[in-house]
Amino acid sequence: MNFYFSAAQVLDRLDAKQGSIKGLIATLPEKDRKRTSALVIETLKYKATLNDVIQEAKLLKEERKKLNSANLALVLVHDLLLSNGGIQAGDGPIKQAVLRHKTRLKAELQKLKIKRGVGSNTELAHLGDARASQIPRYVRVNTLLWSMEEAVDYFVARGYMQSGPFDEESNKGFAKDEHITNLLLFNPKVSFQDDPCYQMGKIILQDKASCFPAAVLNPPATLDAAVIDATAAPGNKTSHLSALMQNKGKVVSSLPKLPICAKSAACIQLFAFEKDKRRFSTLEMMLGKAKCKNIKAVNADFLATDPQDPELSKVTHILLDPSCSGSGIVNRLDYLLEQGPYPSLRESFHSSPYTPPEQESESEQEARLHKLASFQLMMINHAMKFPNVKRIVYSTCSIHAVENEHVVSEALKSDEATAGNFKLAPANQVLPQWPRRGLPEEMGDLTLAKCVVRCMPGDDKTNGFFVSCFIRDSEKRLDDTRKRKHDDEFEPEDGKFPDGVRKKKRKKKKKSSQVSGAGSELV
Ligand SMILES: C[S@@+](CC[C@H](N)C(=O)[O-])C[C@H]1O[C@@H](n2cnc3c(N)ncnc32)[C@H](O)[C@@H]1O
Repeated sequence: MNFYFSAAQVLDRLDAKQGSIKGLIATLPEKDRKRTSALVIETLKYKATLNDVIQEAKLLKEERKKLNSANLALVLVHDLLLSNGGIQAGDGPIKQAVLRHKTRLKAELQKLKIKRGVGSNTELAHLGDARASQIPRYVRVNTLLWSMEEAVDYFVARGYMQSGPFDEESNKGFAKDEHITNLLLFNPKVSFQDDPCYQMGKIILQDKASCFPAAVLNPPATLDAAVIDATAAPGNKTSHLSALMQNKGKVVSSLPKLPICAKSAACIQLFAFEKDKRRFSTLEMMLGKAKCKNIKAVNADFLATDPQDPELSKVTHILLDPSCSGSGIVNRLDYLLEQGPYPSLRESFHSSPYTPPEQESESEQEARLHKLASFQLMMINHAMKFPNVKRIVYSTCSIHAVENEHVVSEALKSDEATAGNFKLAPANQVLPQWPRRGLPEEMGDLTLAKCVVRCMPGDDKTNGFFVSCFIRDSEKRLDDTRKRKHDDEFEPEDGKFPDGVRKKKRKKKKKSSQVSGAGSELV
């Protein structure tokens, strides 16, 4: 019976949003994990059906004294009706309580099948989002460990053929992706969990859309580039950035304000920030597995970083993939069972506290999305304060305009964008070959909407995603510098300044005298 109690407890904790299936199963003794996770997943697949059957049979109502947990009833009735061996437990009072209703439960299941017009139990299963079956199994080749050519040879030697992921004949077809280099597509049914190259970190299971941000940021593999991944865990985009930078690092002398980094005069070119302690451990594990050597992972809040910090102020590229609603993620339920060194796709976005409750009213959803949007805007504005940053990529796995086009429009209007002369990178710098762009009606401007990228779950053979890229407007910057220089040099012949200039000159003088006056105190 203990096994059923464990499975019911996992379901209770899932309902309470206390973690992912994988995470919760990992807390059980190792010997129970496989069996419990199989029962949990199977029960989830049939949850809607089992709930209907239990309710119609009035099981919980009539056995409330013996059976007071809905999830315990679910797992027991699952095994009673849908598993070949029936309930695998000794004849205790709880099992007896369920068995008393066996005939009624079976009859209700039969009625439900007739009602739904299905002949077998398996047809009652809910297999997750149907759009997920349109999404190939994407495999990013980790070029820090081998080349694309070597990877292709490896898969060919294992019986795969370059005939496309949806090869009708077999599940053995694969192809190179047309938009992202070093990305391969396989049939969605193929699993690489047990493949040695997956175990060794030579391949990374990463959705195509999630490869877009690093590809758009595209930091050069030169020592004058320094990058921040502001919201890094579990680290798929971080290891992608590291691969694009060819693991290049530069020696930094000290990082005074970052306690972890200060200890070592390390080779750092990529700073990976992650606020959450548990996710930070996953990040470290992921980066170790992928053999990324040019990264310093820091368990800290990106918003608490000082853009003027001597080391961080040199940063030229920032990737921002902050917590979002995750509304673009579509999954087949059986993905939930996958175990392995890497976290699942769903874990790529920070679930708590942003996962919607099962029943959420429209106004509750609106409030939740707006809260997320203000946080996302704050992150962009903070990134814009880094004095040498040239390129900031902002992405979400959300399909909501509130978190995408609206956040970008607000960011463009912000004081930080004005002060730093930020604008959106033109469409030809942001995956120009990708046809689906931002929503003009949400962006309020067709040209701006073309500068950002959207992915529709299923339709685009990816999960739902959004990518934008801010760059400095160098023309405007140059104009401003010229104007400042001109103002400074301008000496009117008659000694009179035109209005705007005179004010500026006087203000400037006053400011400098204030500074020099305060100088001794400051030193
Ligand atoms: C969408 S996930 C990032 C996924 C990651 N880019 C990847 O592809 O593997 C967002 C992450 O940002 C972290 N986060 C949220 N706010 C943060 C902050 N202010 N500073 C640093 N990390 C933060 C969350 O804990 C979460 O792990």
